[in-house]
Amino acid sequence: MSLTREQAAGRIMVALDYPDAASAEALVSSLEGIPCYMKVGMQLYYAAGPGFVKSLKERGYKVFLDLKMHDIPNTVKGGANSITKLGVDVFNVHAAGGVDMMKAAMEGVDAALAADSSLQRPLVIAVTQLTSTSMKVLNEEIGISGSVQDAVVRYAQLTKQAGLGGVVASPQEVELIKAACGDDFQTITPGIRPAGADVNDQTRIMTPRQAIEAGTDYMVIGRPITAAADPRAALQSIIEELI
Ligand SMILES: O=c1ccn([C@@H]2O[C@H](COP(=O)(O)O)[C@@H](O)[C@H]2O)c(=O)[nH]1
Repeated sequence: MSLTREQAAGRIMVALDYPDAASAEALVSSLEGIPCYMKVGMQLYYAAGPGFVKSLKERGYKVFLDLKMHDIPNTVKGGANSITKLGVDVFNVHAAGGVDMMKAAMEGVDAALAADSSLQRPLVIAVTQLTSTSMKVLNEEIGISGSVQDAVVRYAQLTKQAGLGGVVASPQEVELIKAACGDDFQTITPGIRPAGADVNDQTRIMTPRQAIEAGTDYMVIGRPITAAADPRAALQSIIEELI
């Protein structure tokens, strides 16, 4: 796999896990000119709201809104409808909500697009098993038997059946997901840790290079960049690892 610097940057989604818009803004400014995705998750969205998402879009960023919706189908349909109106590029639901819930998300998207033809169609993806979940937790706490890989592939197949475009999983599962759901089915993978980096609360990890070689489409990276003394240098070093 050989990527240009720009292609490598475009495969990275920087997780803006910050408590307020000012802190996130400082990180975004420090990365100016690098064409990576920006990922807005619960912490920042609940604090800064849709205005921050719109400001990223106005500045030309591709945005992954990572709110992991998991509710009854009617509520998820409404949520997906509102998110589509924000103009984000990617958003997600939990595959554990089931096929009807995931189909409802797609209905919410379709209704927004039917009402406003200027909107873009977002990529809708589903979370399989969180990358912090180990086999021990899956089996002994959550009570799902079998391997994490089996659970992830099953969720991925349900996600495809519901008509979504891909899943969130660990890079360790990308090859199995692609084998089960096809090469075009997108894999968005957190659990990325450069060699020697703090693992934090992640359990199913790979280095950026290993993830790209495993075939991941996009890698989500937070603390290895945001907690670095020089976030721009940390991101550039990851990009160098990928080219
Ligand atoms: O299974 C999942 C789903 C989402 N995430 C999110 O990705 C980033 C990872 O941040 P790091 O600091 O690189 O660990 C974070 O926003 C999570 O909410 C995930 O880690 N695993």
